[in-house]
Amino acid sequence: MSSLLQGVNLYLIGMMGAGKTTVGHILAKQLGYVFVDTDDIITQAAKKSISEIFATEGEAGFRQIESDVLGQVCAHTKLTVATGGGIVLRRENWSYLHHGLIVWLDVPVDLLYARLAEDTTRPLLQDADPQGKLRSLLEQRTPLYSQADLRIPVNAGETPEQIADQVMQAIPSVLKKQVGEQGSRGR
Ligand SMILES: Nc1ncnc2c1ncn2[C@@H]1O[C@H](COP(=O)(O)OP(=O)(O)OP(=O)(O)O)[C@@H](O)[C@H]1O
Ligand SMILES: O=C(O)C1=C[C@@H](O)[C@@H](O)[C@H](O)C1
Ligand SMILES: [Mg+2]
Repeated sequence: MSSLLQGVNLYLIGMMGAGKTTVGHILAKQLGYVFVDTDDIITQAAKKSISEIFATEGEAGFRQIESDVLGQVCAHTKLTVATGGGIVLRRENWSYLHHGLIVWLDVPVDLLYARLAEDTTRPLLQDADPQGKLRSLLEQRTPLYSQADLRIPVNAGETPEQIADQVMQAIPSVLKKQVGEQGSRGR
């Protein structure tokens, strides 16, 4: 299976709590890839938590660091990359993401909320109505997430292993499509 993507990076996108980090670790193992998480690279480099970066540099400051990190990450191969939930917001990030295969873990709001209800590490959810906030963020971002090469709908009760299997099974269909598109562009 490690030759499936021939070294091309796999980028996982989706809302906070979608399972990008959890599923990403499993996929990295199955692909024989190294796992990286842009949120972790940011916090390690800044020596601050994401909440602290938002507090001191604002969301715009965080987004700039996030783009810089993604730009550095995409220079490498054989990576499975769990991205931050808002990576899709900046146009320049898409030019980096499109170096690889982009997979959207599409998780309904009620399931995201159930997973994140006790979590205080996501600054955008420190809101009087976190479930409403999740809903409006997902609504705003759905057209952006939809630009992924592959959408994996996630339902309650599916384990991270089952979701990783769905991604692995769906990858060949996207690769075929991309080869087909190149062929038709060449004609
Ligand atoms: N399929 C699953 N079933 C049950 N719980 C899950 C599943 N996938 C992830 N989780 C749990 O949901 C929470 C969020 O998962 P995870 O941190 O992987 O999401 P994320 O997409 O990386 O979020 P963020 O963008 O905020 O980093 C974790 O507590 C994780 O254990
Ligand atoms: O959805 C978002 O905008 C975010 C998601 C997290 O992964 C972090 O990148 C940060 O909390 C912002
Ligand atoms: Mg994560």
